Amino acid sequence: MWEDADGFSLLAPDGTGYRSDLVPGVLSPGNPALARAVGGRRVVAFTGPTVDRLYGQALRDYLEANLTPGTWTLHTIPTGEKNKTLATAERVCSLAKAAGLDRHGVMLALGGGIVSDVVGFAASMYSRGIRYIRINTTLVGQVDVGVGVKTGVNALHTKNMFGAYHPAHASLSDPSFLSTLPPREIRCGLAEIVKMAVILDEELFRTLERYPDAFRRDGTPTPPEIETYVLRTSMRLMMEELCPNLREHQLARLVDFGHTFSPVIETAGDHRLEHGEAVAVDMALSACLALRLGLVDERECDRIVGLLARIGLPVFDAETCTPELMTRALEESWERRGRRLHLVVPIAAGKATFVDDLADVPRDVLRRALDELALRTDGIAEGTRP
Ligand SMILES: NC(=O)c1ccc[n+]([C@@H]2O[C@H](COP(=O)([O-])OP(=O)(O)OC[C@H]3O[C@@H](n4cnc5c(N)ncnc54)[C@H](O)[C@@H]3O)[C@@H](O)[C@H]2O)c1
Ligand SMILES: O=C(CO)[C@@H](O)[C@H](O)[C@H](O)[C@H](O)COP(=O)(O)O
Ligand SMILES: [Zn+2]
Repeated sequence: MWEDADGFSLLAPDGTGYRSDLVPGVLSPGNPALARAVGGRRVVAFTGPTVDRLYGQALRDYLEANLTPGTWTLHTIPTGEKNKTLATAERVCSLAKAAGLDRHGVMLALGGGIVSDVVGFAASMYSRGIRYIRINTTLVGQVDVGVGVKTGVNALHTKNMFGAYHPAHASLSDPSFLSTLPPREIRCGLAEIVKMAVILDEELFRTLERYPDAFRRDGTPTPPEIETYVLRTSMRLMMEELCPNLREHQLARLVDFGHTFSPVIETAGDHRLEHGEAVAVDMALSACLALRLGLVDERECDRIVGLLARIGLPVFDAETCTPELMTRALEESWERRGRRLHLVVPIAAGKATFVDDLADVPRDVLRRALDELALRTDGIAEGTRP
């Protein structure tokens, strides 16, 4: 894995290689990055309604200025977690077929993780797999989805039940997209960044403690060089961590911090909480469990839960954080991870470990951790939540 001025390149031990680039002004008609990635191929592009309203015309103008007329089309697909389905992926394939997309053609996803996951998955199965390009417009998309190789849709009441490891032909992130992103979506991206900081990088964690309003245009302004540092550091950390285990043959993954309880928090809560918010609740619960299990001390646990709360992320969700549902989440993760738990818990800000077996999280410990978290949340609600 290596970094240059434009972004990051990865070459995995299995020979898979790809780049994730930071491209300011990616939709300016004179910017060559997207046209270069398209390379004269036929393009079928997809976006969601909100991003279409904000950036659809800019993409149309770009494609018109840079591609041969008649070789591209742009379509709007439904977004939101409830539309991250096989039916939407099939709709993407059907629109591509109607537009005459062949094996050499490329699908283009302009949007956040939802559009990227659905279109990437559609591309992985269309004609047994064609190229796709992601243009990542959310913070989650830029620091997480856009640096990895996972695509997928929800099914069988399970997040990402169907999917494929299918690296994008190009992944382009323009930080200026973040200027229109609502604060709630910025916070979701910060949750995934906190995840990387807690498991791997105390300096990044301290930076977030100092600048919890990073990337937000409605809070205390953060110096642009700090935002660049935060964006690039979390992209780099994620890619470094994924590189040796790109197709997840090893199921104990530090980057799964925040992703053991969160799938049930998302689905059982009927997606009232967004992905990043559910990840935040999961990280807080995992930290409290680590405290109960004697793996982290009170001060470090407080730092982690406190940072999430200062960012404005939820750290508890009364409706779904019940002993029954959280036990179910542990069991489902255990089953998904080859009948090992591999729960990621912090040891300190910047360092994490695994709790590998279901039996290592006794029911009464889980119950006490949930009770403690509920109490902490009361304190936060009274005092420090922004
Ligand atoms: N494949 C992976 O490796 C991976 C990694 C992390 C998350 N995910 C998945 O990604 C999804 C979450 O992605 P997300 O957080 O990007 O959510 P999202 O795609 O739903 O986007 C969030 C919201 O922001 C809007 N939006 C997007 N860009 C905008 C912009 N620039 N300005 C204004 N509004 C904008 C969207 O219309 C949407 O309403 C989840 O399904 C999660 O499971 C996948
Ligand atoms: O949300 C993320 C990463 O932030 C997704 O890539 C992904 O679903 C996570 O890695 C999950 O923890 C593992 O999920 P899965 O592959 O079992 O669905
Ligand atoms: Zn995630």
